[in-house]
Formats: sequence, C-alpha cells, structure tokens
Amino acid sequence: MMYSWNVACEAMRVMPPLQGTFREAINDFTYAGFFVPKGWKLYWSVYSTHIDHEYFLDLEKFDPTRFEGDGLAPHTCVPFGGGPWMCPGKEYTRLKILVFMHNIVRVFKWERVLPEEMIIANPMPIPENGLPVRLVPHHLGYDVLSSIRSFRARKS
Ligand code: HEM
Repeated sequence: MMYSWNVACEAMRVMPPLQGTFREAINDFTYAGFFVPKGWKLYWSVYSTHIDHEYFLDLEKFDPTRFEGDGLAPHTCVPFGGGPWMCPGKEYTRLKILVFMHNIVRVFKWERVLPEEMIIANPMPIPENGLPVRLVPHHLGYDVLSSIRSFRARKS
C-alpha cells in the first residue's frame, strides 16, 4: 500500500490534477526582488513547485522511490496544497485511489484502446478521449477474484 501511494504521489507530482490556486497577501513583502503589496492576489503553482531543480533530482523521471525513506522536504510536493487551506479531501482521495488501485489495477491488465491519446488541459489535465481501456484479467486477477468469491461463499 505504501508503494502504491508513492506511485500515486509521483503521478500527481508529474501531472498535478490541480495546477495551482490563489492567495491574498496579508502584508507587504518582497520575494526574489519583487515587492508584493498587502492585498494583492497571488497565484501559487503546484506544477512549478514540482519541477524545482533544487529539490528534485532527475525530475523528468517517473520515480516513486523518491518518496521512500525520509521522503521529500516539506512543501516540495504539494498536489493537495499545504498549510491551513490544504485540501480537506486529501485522505478521502487517498482511500479512493488505493482502493481503486488494489481492486482494478492489481486484478486487471490494462490495454489502452488509443495508445497515442493525448492529455489535454480543460482546465484539469484529462485524457482527450476519456481514456478508453480494455481490461484483461491476468492470472493473479483470477486468483484474487476466486479467493474473494470463496471468502464470500464461506461467510454466507
Ligand atoms: C486528486 C484529488 C484532489 C486533488 C489533487 C485536490 C487538490 C486540491 C488543492 C491543491 C486544493 C487547494 C489547497 C490550497 O489552497 O492550499 C484543494 C482544495 C480543496 N479541495 Fe481538493 N483535491 C482533490 C480532491 C478533493 C476531494 C475528493 C474533495 C472533497 C470530497 C476536495 C475538496 C476540496 C475543498 C473543499 C477545497 C477548498 C479548501 C479551502 O479553501 O478551504 N478535494 N484541493
């Protein structure tokens, strides 16, 4: 489960579902030589945060192991935002993604019907044609399904 979540986090690092959101400056401040007056609206970008060379080695590489061990520095991978306004749906989403991966990805081999399908921004990144797939149970899938069925049969 830990590795599955690392895979999900790496997918959201490379292609954040939400590209960013807004804040309001509560005080005057200067950042990187730019003066920002109190009250200005600021856009913070999830995607730019995820491709910061200072924190991500080999950032073009899809590498779930970067989340292992001590993981990443705080607030460097922020698909759900951070701080007091962080996404309240994060834990629900984690559960949904892990249940989905466990039941669908582990049991079936996925074949893309349109291997060249593009990802478009609308404004969220989504597969252009809705990602049609062919699900093929692999032999592990049959084992898992039959053990679920026999478990249910024993319970009833
Ligand atoms: C992959 C799924 C999701 C991603 C990547 C995501 C990402 C985000 C991000 C980046 C923010 C802005 C955080 C900030 O301003 O610092 C946010 C806010 C929010 N999200 Fe999510 N979210 C996801 C799923 C959900 C779900 C499933 C729910 C509800 C069941 C939800 C409810 C909210 C709400 C209500 C806010 C506004 C929070 C506030 O401004 O106080 N999100 N989300």
